[in-house]
Amino acid sequence: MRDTGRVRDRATADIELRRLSRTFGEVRAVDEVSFTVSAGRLTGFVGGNGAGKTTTMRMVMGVLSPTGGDVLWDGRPITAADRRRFGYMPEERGLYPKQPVLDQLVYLGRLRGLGAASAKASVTTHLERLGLADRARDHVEKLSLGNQQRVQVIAALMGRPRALVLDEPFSGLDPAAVDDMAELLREHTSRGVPVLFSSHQLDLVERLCERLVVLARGRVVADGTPEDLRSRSVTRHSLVLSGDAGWVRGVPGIHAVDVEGSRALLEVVEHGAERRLLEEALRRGEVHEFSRQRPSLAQIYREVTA
Ligand SMILES: Nc1ncnc2c1ncn2[C@@H]1O[C@H](COP(=O)(O)OP(=O)(O)OP(=O)(O)O)[C@@H](O)[C@H]1O
Repeated sequence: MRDTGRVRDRATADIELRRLSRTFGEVRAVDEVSFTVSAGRLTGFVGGNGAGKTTTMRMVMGVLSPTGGDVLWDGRPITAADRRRFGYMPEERGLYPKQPVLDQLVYLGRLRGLGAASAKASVTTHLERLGLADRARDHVEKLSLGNQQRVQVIAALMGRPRALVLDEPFSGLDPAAVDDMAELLREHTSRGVPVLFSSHQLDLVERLCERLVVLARGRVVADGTPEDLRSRSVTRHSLVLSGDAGWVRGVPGIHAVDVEGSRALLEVVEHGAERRLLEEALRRGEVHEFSRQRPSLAQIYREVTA
């Protein structure tokens, strides 16, 4: 089949990480990390600087060997041949600055097993879809960083990969490019490809991902759908009164996260405390609002990585 950039053939298998570990001297960069990147799912890999995301992805791709644990593909130990069918966007971007975009991508496509005509067709379509058609003949170094990033992403997506492992693919992209990229990735997941991508942009991960793995200090501290993680999180309430809300700080079982004038953001840490709070509020004056807040992913992230 011609690779036109639109993805049609089905490919379904999971990538499984089992107690994957890597130490550098005394540093346990990745410490018994286990999770599954399921077929057809976009899995966001989140964690602060130095949490171990890049090291984990390198081990999945075989660029770095683990000090312990295994990576499975389709239920069996992954091989170099399996990995050759994966699309990988490494942290260290490897484009040649002095080569035209088109030539470089066609070359990379051919290394991935595409014929000359298919490689050119695939590159042309991808360039069009990511708004770079008119830059095909430019040297990579003439492109802005965001556009170089798009080229790098195309390099990972060509050749109908069986799986995608992308280290910070969205960094430096403008909102339109983020949407174009997200649509491309969804085409791959819709044909069953497992996609793992790391990101520091929590709003983006929340918007795009069905599944989220949070790493802190080399360990998985949360793994599930954004809704799963939300349901485990402390519920916050917003309270708006007619008078000053400072008194809420003294209510037993209530943690005042933020109080400003007549408004307060609260956590109920003891069951039933909200009743006490409301009774006291009504005794003191009017209650304009008392509502549950949907926790943001940023809040959940802070809780699980604390
Ligand atoms: N080649 C190496 N030699 C020594 N230490 C390393 C090496 N690679 C990574 N580390 C250490 O392993 C830990 C995890 O680093 P890693 O790059 O995997 O984190 P990360 O989550 O990708 O961070 P970032 O978001 O900043 O890219 C860090 O403490 C880092 O200094």
